[in-house]
Amino acid sequence: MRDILLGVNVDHIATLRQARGTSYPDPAHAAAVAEHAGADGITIHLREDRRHIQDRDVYVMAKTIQTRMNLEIAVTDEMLDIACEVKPEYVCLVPEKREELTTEGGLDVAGNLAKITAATERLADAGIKVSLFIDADKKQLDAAKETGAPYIEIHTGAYADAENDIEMKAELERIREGVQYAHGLGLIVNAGHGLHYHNVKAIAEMPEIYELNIGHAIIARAAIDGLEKAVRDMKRLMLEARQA
Ligand SMILES: CC(=O)[C@@H](O)[C@H](O)COP(=O)(O)O
Ligand SMILES: NCC(=O)COP(=O)(O)O
Repeated sequence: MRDILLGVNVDHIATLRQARGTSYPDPAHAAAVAEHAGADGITIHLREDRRHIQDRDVYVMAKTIQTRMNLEIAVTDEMLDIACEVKPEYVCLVPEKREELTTEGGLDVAGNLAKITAATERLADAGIKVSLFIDADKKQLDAAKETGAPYIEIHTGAYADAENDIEMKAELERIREGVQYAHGLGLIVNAGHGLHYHNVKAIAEMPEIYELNIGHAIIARAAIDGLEKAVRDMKRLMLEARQA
């Protein structure tokens, strides 16, 4: 069975920097450390409100990342223009609400099919691999396939935020069914949001999953153990789950 890949999201290195408006810590530096520790890719979310990752970070990391950049953006002309100028290897289209604390639901691809298909085609024409951040919902999975995007990222937030074991097991089953269904459609299936050291294995063991994008939990652990160890520990848990 093939190994599962880890995309490390360094947004919250930038959150620490923005808290004081200093020049440190630099997410570009964190990305280099994460790659040295075994990250297979670096994910950054350039939000419209620039609460953490700044435009400067995107342009700098486009030059410094040695693995590959997965740039998360909302489906707006401003963000699509930046993506087509920077040309990261991957763009993941995500929903955004300015008032949200973090990404809440998945993209409503079914309800915005023409708009998301047009954005997907524009990015693909720029040589970018497109992923759609969606819930494990068959209507959304079918719509994602229809857009022509080769990748999806299943939103694991409801699983991560489950309030009890019954709810967690139900969310896990919903994700498992969605992952299998999407794989059956020929989509390359990633997953992410809210994954941490105690809930990642149940997701990582799903053989159809290509990559997990994990940020907040790794950066939080890095504050205690250091980033290199935080990344290595997460990668080890994922590989143990896949080889079990
Ligand atoms: C799309 C996603 O799940 C992550 O990129 C998440 O958005 C991290 O950024 P925030 O913590 O700012 O939501
Ligand atoms: N798309 C998920 C991601 O990049 C990281 O999300 P999180 O681990 O910070 O919740």
